[in-house]
Amino acid sequence: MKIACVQMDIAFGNPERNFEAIETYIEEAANAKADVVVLPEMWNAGYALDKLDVLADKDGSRTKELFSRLAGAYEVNIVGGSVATKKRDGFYNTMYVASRTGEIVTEYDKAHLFKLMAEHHFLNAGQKMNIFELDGVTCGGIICYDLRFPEWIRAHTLHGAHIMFIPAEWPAARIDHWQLLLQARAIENQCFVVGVNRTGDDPNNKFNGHTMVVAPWGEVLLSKQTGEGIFYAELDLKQVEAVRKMIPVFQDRRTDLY
Ligand SMILES: NC(=O)CCC(=O)C(=O)O
Repeated sequence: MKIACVQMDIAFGNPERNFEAIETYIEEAANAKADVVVLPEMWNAGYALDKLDVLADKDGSRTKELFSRLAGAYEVNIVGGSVATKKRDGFYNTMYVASRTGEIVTEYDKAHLFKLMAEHHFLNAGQKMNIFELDGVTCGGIICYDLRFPEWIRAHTLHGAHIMFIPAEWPAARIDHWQLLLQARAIENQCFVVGVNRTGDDPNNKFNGHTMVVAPWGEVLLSKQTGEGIFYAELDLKQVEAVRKMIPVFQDRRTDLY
């Protein structure tokens, strides 16, 4: 499975520019024969949280329309990072995923809100997990700060996820945590982890990418890129079962103790 990771610089508070850029990125990744294109967190507006009333995508309709159209036209799966959405009861940080047929196969609201970036003042937290299928592979998707909660990723892998997608706006100041946590989650859950981070600056933070793809044995397939661009990785999905057979962590869990 060929994964295209879109490490973009997000135009702060400017959905028009970001929608245009995303369309170009998806077209480029599809032309490179990617099976899955993965986008970063909150790519429609960045963390312009005090302007959500104007900037958030109402019920995600613009985002869903774009993904359905492009996924269907290019026959490519899109793990749509996340966008700021406005729903009936407030604002959310929402991931949409479109399959190659153009169908929206899942919608997930970020479950753990990040207080250091004031999300709890502006957003509602999601209430459910996020499992979906792409090309017959069971996948999970969580968003940025969710990565710090090992139980959340474990819950997804217990539900069968062989690939965890984790879009982010993770600042450069804590990029060492990002790298270590992604690698640890892949090793402890014996799955592929695809973490796609943004690059560039916003008024409060500097971002330096380090989009990362980690294999179930902990091998880093992609990392260290700091600039804007699409970075590719090939996943050999047979590795998940091979590693789980070699060290049967899922069978050896002591569910009678914890
Ligand atoms: N956007 C986020 O959730 C950022 C999370 C983060 O920076 C962290 O250190 O955790």
